[in-house]
Amino acid sequence: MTAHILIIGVTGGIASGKSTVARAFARHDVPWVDADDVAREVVEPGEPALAAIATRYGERVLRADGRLDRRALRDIVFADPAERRWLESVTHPRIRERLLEHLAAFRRGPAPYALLVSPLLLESGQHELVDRILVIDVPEALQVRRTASRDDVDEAQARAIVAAQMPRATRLARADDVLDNDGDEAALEARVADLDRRYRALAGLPPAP
Ligand SMILES: CC(C)(COP(=O)(O)OP(=O)(O)OC[C@H]1O[C@@H](n2cnc3c(N)ncnc32)[C@H](O)[C@@H]1O)[C@@H](O)C(=O)NCCC(=O)NCCS
Ligand SMILES: Nc1ncnc2c1ncn2[C@@H]1O[C@H](COP(=O)(O)OP(=O)(O)OP(=O)(O)O)[C@@H](O)[C@H]1O
Repeated sequence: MTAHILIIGVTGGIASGKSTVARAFARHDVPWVDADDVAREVVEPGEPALAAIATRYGERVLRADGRLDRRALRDIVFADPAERRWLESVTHPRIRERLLEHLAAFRRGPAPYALLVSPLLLESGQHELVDRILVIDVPEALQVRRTASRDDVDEAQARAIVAAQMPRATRLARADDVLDNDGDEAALEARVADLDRRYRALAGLPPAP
């Protein structure tokens, strides 16, 4: 019999703070898998998805060492929704397969709950794999500012990426829980501690000391 474990899907737009939130949960010993990390694995050299991408776009998306030139591919797919959908059709089935493997490993482990962190949890059907949805919410202007200051992305491309994702209000309407991340990191930590207590209670365990 597979043990029951609560799986929390953590989502939010680009630079909303998902990875920062996941690291805060990890300090409460909560295991997590990040779909962005898995998305990188499925385009490693030797993977069929990388071969398909190279066949479609040619040398311009490969670096001299044969690895994917992520920036070149980013410029293509966020300028053209049809190309983005093609890329998703190649990568998402493989990402989902590997996420399922991670969730199975969490079920074999001791934790009362675990996180599946994904920017496209709701857009890509990954929400079917989780029990609850936690949305990390920030105003759009802050999202664009954090994206442009963190990544090698200008403000126009940051806006294009936000536009390729679910509108904020639609995402919020699907949430079971919302973490407002418009404060500082100490505020984020306090909200994560509250949610950790709630999720442990929901998983049927006493709160951690
Ligand atoms: C286009 C790629 C090569 C750009 O790589 P890059 O290193 O610049 O960005 P990175 O992968 O770190 O993604 C940064 C953020 O962009 C946003 N994003 C990525 N892919 C998508 C997409 N298909 N639709 C909307 N937003 C996306 C997410 O918020 C993500 O957190 C890469 O994002 C990719 O392969 N995307 C397709 C796979 C995918 O959908 N990944 C999302 C997780 S399921
Ligand atoms: N509460 C906060 N106060 C200040 N900066 C923050 C806060 N939360 C996140 N940040 C910063 O905002 C940026 C985006 O955060 P993070 O990388 O956690 O977002 P993300 O949702 O995982 O992004 P993506 O999915 O796009 O990779 C980072 O530079 C992070 O340090």
